[in-house]
Amino acid sequence: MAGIFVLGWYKPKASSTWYPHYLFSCKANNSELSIYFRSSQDNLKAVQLKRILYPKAETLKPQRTDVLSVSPWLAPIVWEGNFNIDILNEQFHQRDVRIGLTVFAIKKYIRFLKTLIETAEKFFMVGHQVNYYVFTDLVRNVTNFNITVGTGRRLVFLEVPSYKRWQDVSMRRMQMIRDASQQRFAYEVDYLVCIDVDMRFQDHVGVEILSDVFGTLHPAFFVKTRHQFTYERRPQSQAYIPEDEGDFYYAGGYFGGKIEEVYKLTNHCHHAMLTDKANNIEAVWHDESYLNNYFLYYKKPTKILSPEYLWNERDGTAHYLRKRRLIALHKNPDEVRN
Ligand SMILES: CC(=O)N[C@H]1[C@@H](OP(=O)(O)OP(=O)(O)OC[C@H]2O[C@@H](n3ccc(=O)[nH]c3=O)[C@H](O)[C@@H]2O)O[C@H](CO)[C@H](O)[C@@H]1O
Ligand SMILES: [Mn+2]
Repeated sequence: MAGIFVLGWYKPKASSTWYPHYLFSCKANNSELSIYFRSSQDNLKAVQLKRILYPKAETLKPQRTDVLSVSPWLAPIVWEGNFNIDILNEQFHQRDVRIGLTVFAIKKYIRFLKTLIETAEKFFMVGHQVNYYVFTDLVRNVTNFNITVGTGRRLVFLEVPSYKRWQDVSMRRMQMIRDASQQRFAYEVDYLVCIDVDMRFQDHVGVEILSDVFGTLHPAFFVKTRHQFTYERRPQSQAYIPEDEGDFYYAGGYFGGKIEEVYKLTNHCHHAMLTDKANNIEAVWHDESYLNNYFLYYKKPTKILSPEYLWNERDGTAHYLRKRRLIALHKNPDEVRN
């Protein structure tokens, strides 16, 4: 049975009205699960935006003519020039939106954590409520780190098990994000942004990325053909995509959305991996392959982040990139994974 029940009431900071907390019950993995989600207050009451002055959009003069700005299913592709951050900030502030950023710092990857958080403090969701969720096997080590975060921002360490193979560490993120979404994130934040830890922010990343469910164009594949995409090509795998299908090649290290959507995504990918494991097969690019299958066949992203949001340290720049916001650091994989 599935249903929605009013469970309690809450009052947003900027409001004198109380809104219901709904209890959603949904089926996952053939067992009944109940998850709490904060209802969206603007579904219940019209809220006037403050006066903002900005140049009018010109119907016949698109801001960007050099890049694709919308997918065939009408999901925006986020590029600098296509959005006005003041309008978006006002909309998200009205909703008092809370954002969670998840990263995993397991074993040697702990070395990447400080830079990631310190640069996020400068560029990630500045002016909004942010919880950093750091999943780590070494809680005692990281709590010694001298990282301070600004007002309205919290650093939360979650102790999780480690796995021997780096592929399992990477893939099990799906299971751990799923579990924490149900147990914790649904109560504490409205949106999740899930990224790799071996990264550095170096320019604005704000609420323009938020949507029901979003994915990111992989920096190595956004100009490639379907044939060149490194999707899983073995039909035996749950991640299989044949050569004549595929929209984009999405990066495993940058996705997110509303908690319930991230729950569905991570739950699906985790089960697909378990099925493959039982059949002695592992998708070629691990969690990234299952994510690509999910975005193609189960839920196409409602927003897509351009490679501005994920660029490789060694790739220089390109004329269509007006900003390089998040950089995947160059690393010696053999050294850091062993
Ligand atoms: C930027 C991007 O799209 N990266 C994806 C890419 O490779 P990457 O080479 O970027 O994968 P990676 O080595 O960064 O591992 C993924 C993440 O798992 C965590 N980790 C991994 C090993 C470990 O010992 N400790 C630890 O904490 C850590 O958060 C790391 O960032 O492909 C992987 C699957 O093959 C994942 O889909 C990554 O998300
Ligand atoms: Mn990485």
